[in-house]
Amino acid sequence: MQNSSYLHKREWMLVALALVSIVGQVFLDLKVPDYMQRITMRVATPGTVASDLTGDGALMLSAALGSLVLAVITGFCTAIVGTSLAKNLRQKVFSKTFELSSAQVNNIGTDSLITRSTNDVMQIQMFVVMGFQMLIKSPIMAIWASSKIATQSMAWAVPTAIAVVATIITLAVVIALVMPRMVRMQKITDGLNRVTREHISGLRVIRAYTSQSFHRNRFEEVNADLRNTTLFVNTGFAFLMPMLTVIMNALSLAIYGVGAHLINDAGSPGDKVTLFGQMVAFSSYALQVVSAFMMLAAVFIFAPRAWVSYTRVREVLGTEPDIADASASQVPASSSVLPTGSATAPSSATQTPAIEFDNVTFRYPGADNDALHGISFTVHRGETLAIIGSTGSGKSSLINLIPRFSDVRKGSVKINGTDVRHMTQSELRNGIAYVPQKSTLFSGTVASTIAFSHAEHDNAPQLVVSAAKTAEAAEFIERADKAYAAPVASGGSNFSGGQKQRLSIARAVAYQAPLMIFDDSFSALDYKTDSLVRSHLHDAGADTTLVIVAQRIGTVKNADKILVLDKGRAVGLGTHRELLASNPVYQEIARSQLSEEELA
Ligand SMILES: Nc1ncnc2c1ncn2[C@@H]1O[C@H](COP(=O)(O)OP(=O)(O)OP(=O)(O)O)[C@@H](O)[C@H]1O
Repeated sequence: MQNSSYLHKREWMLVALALVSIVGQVFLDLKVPDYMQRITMRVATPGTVASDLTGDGALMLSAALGSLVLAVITGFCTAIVGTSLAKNLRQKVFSKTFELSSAQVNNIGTDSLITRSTNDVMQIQMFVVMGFQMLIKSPIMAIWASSKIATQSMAWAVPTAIAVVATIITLAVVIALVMPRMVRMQKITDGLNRVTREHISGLRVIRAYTSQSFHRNRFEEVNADLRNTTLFVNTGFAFLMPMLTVIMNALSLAIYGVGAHLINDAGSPGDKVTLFGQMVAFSSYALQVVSAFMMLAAVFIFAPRAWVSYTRVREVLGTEPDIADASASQVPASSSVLPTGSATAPSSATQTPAIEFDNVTFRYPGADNDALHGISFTVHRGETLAIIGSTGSGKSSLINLIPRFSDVRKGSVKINGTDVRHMTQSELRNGIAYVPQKSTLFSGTVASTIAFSHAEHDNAPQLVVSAAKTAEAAEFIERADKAYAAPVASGGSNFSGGQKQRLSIARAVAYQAPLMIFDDSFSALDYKTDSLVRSHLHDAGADTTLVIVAQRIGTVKNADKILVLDKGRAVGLGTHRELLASNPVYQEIARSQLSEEELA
């Protein structure tokens, strides 16, 4: 992962400007005690008049004002850098989720991905905006002020060193106690998001089962856990500041105590004045050193959580996608998902199959057993393959291998003769219209839902309308007041299950791909609509290859080939008549759905 890519050139320039202005601030802050020492010595020298102090007084004021201006410039720079960094990180996490496979997304967790791109990024932003300046400033200040101290009396340096060590130990103890809880805090936030999301999306079921109190308790558990952990962390920090104030005040006391002894022991009044001036300057330097460590303490309020958040974001960005495009050397020059046939296409026996499964075995990541075992079949261009089988027999797993949502464990899946692993994912998926089992619709209008990723379709409403007609959706769309401009709520929640399926089918039709895959996408349609949609699909493109997963015999019986799956194995392949005559699994499914007459 390249950290540098999180910031653009402009932001790096602002970082550089912030660094320069921080160094300038420290320089000016440390100039103030010098002037203070000179003014003190002049005041303590007999015969000094007010006008003798004007020069140093003006310089001291200018240094303080200069430091203020530089602080404002630094704050401005860090604000821009922090917010831009947050924007870039959110963008990168969002883009990364497109690259990850479903298994990888499930592994990280949808809720965790949301927390990482919102709450975690916010923690990083807060650190950069508020903590970065202090993180850089405090060590420079501590080292610079210490070097000034080193030139003064050792008698004063000793209590300062003790104060610094005490500050470091206090910081280390608090951080050691608090850090593990900070890591937990982000994980609990993930959990809180998950439970909240589950409850809100399942409100209707919770109400129907009157299980509010069970779910309230479940929520309360996570909620209380977050409160307790946050309380522990905040209590740790609540100790930190008073402890550091005590150290700082004890140091002032020690410096003045030592100073009193030194002045007392000094011989001439002139030496006493010099020592007094040095003491004033020294206490100022020493307090700068300790306050540098206090700043560091303030940084530690943000830094550990920001660090935890950064590692969580980095974990996502650093994940290598399971499904990656083949390198150029692996891609045969001829690879293309487009049909290889021509107007004078050879017969299906000699034609390259549109889809070819060759002894395919597949296993889900982390599963103990294969979900698919040695599946082989071919489908030619323009043919319809139906896949039938009981629940959990592997139908979805099988068709998900075609657009490469998962990769085979053994064997190969070929499209027009090319292994899907040898094509780029966009090349492969541009040639496939996929209708998932669960209609996933995005907010927008009916037209934008059907046109989906193809903005150019907005200018070709006839394509949207014709896709809606093919999917038998035109009637209910046009019945609504705004027709194709009618709003679609997030998830299509303002449409019925059957309407959502038809919008989802229309979206696939508008995609105009040579291969269409329907994963049980007709299940919410009545028999008549189911049959009409399939017949329109057939009429729409003689060259289009269709793969239809279904549970109903009525949906599959007209297919050119029907693949029967049972427990992840292909137990039959043929037409409805052939399977009905000889395949026991198909016969059993048919018997459970068809009347005696239909069977005959
Ligand atoms: N993400 C997953 N991780 C692990 N195992 C899975 C996953 N998805 C499915 N399986 C398992 O793989 C097997 C086949 O599931 P699949 O979804 O392909 O069946 P299906 O025939 O499409 O079922 P249905 O008709 O109910 O949709 C099942 O045993 C299921 O438990």
